[in-house]
Amino acid sequence: MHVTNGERPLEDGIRTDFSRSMDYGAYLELDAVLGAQHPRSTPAHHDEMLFIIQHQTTELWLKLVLHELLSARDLLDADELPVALKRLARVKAVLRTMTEQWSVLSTLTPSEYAEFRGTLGTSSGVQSYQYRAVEFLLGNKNERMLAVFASRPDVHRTLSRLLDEPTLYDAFLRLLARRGHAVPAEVLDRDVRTPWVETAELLPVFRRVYESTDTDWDVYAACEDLVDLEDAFQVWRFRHLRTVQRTIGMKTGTGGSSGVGFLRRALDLTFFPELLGVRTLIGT
Ligand code: HEM
Ligand SMILES: N[C@@H](CC(=O)c1ccccc1NC=O)C(=O)O
Repeated sequence: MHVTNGERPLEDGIRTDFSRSMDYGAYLELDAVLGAQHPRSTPAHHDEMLFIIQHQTTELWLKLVLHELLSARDLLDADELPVALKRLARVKAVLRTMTEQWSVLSTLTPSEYAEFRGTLGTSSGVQSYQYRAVEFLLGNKNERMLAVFASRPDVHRTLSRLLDEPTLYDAFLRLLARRGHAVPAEVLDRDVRTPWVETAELLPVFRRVYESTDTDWDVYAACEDLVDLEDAFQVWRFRHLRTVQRTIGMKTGTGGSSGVGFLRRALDLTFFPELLGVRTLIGT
């Protein structure tokens, strides 16, 4: 059928009666999602809507990242490496999208932000429990971060439980051991509640993986996927830092930290240090 008078005719088959069946908004619970943006500035500051939506969309993506990472870890435990890698591929794509999203927030000038920053009170991204869960799952365990959630017992319990569980890297190293790689016993028995500590004894293990790709290709591919993941995460952290720097300069944060200095120190952290360390040894 042709488009006539500039209007696309509705096809006869297009449903219009949803009195007895589910429609788009009902399936997606859009009334709840789209009813959750409430700027607090009075009179409402035009740019506060951007600030809220930027955070909410990031939290939605973090929900998916967590869903995929938990599944990837469990798949590693079940020796389903190819499916686990499929999960990680999706996480990488989401992280890239989250990173590009900073360019939207970069349209917020320091003057605009200063006009409604006061309405944020003591709230801060440091209180993002989904972000903390992702950090824990990737190995940046830090029991002291739980203190921030003392007034949210449900969140505190969930994060404390996650702190007790093995990380994605723990699960990967256990899989390597089951496949006959010489992962040291101290690594397999480590206290998973503590942050990962760089372990030089793992370097020869990874060196073998990187130098004999013909025997264990999927393990080699998994190592590179973990490095990609770490890269993608660091780039997100870096864009956050730069956005904060251009928006509030050296002001202290609403969460009580030094601000830029606190965020910069996160860039020194690495989830999988041996996967970076092994690169120095390749071909030597
Ligand atoms: C104008 C925009 C933003 C500014 C000025 C800003 C500023 C800050 C500052 C100063 C901190 C340090 C903690 C504190 O004392 O408050 C922080 C932490 C954090 N922010 Fe933002 N932020 C912005 C946007 C965002 C967005 C869009 C997200 C996405 C959810 C986010 C997530 C986080 C997270 C997860 C932390 C904790 C980081 C860590 O523990 O290493 N921030 N932010
Ligand atoms: N920490 C920020 C405030 C902030 O960014 C924020 C406040 C409320 C909800 C989310 C936030 N985003 C990230 O920290 C600041 O010091 O301006």
